[in-house]
Amino acid sequence: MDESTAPRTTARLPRTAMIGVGSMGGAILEGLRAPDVDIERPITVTTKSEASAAAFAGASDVTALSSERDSDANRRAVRGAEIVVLGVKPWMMRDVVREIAGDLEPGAVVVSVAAGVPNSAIEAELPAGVPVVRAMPNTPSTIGLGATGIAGGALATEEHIALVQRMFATVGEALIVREDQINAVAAVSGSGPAYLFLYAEEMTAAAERAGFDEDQARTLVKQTIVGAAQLWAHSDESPETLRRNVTSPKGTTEQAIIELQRGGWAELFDRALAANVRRSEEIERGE
Ligand SMILES: NC(=O)C1=CN([C@@H]2O[C@H](COP(=O)(O)OP(=O)(O)OC[C@H]3O[C@@H](n4cnc5c(N)ncnc54)[C@H](O)[C@@H]3O)[C@@H](O)[C@H]2O)C=CC1
Ligand SMILES: O=C(O)[C@@H]1CCC=N1
Repeated sequence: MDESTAPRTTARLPRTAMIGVGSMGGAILEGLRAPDVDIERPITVTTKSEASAAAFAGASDVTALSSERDSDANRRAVRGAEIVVLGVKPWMMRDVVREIAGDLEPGAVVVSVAAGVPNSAIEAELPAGVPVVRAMPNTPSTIGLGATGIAGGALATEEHIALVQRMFATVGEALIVREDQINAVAAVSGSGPAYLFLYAEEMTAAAERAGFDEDQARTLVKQTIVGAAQLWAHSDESPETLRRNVTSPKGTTEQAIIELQRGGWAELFDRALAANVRRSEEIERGE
């Protein structure tokens, strides 16, 4: 953990509203619902469909309102909340911000997780003085193992940023970055789980082609990925050292690594990350 990451904290997080709890908002919500997270409960969330809101029926820690059923759901949800997390698609963000602008609690901090939506675009839709913070999380937040980059807007004080960092630190690692780094955070860790799952898909398919049935292939690949990730998590060694530990000189791994490196991973990753950042920039331009 470097200096820009916050330690897990015991201070209670204030009343929070979440507008949009799909893949990402839902992952953050699940992380925040963990029994060891000290947050004002219930957390108020809004969903578009009534069916999604109904999934929270009977939960004492979450109040869910559906915008389909109640056109005032988002406005009602943010009343009284000190943190308002916006988890809708980038192209819906401005409309949602306009919708809730008049109902925000004085002093509330607005947090957007949207790719390609600058703090300034959100600030422009809000009454003067409302602080905005961007966060770029990832889906492992659902099990408290997220990685989030956080950047404050023009009106966000150190305290606002620290509060948001504290919230995301309860669901994983939370780093403060410059806003001009958020697109790169999205490219590395925001989208990163998808790259690893693609690896899992391809490795499983290759294992099946090598003669294993589906179950065997999945077990071998999943346990290898989870085991290797845990080994790294529990080790002070670099990935390079951990790789070398597997790679006996003149052994079998060495041959596979040579083949893999022929694929030009350095350039491939540069291209993938650049394409990701480019897409954030396109979203920013409304494309
Ligand atoms: N999926 C991911 O891994 C990550 C997503 N993000 C960002 O998170 C945001 C959401 O993305 P996903 O969760 O993937 O999309 P999603 O489509 O799964 O979730 C969006 C949610 O917003 C809800 N919604 C739509 N209109 C609404 C309204 N008017 N009021 C209340 N709720 C409404 C939908 O019902 C849906 O559940 C995007 O801006 C994306 O850039 C950021 C980092 C990672
Ligand atoms: O694919 C997307 O646009 C979002 C942003 C980062 C991860 N998922």
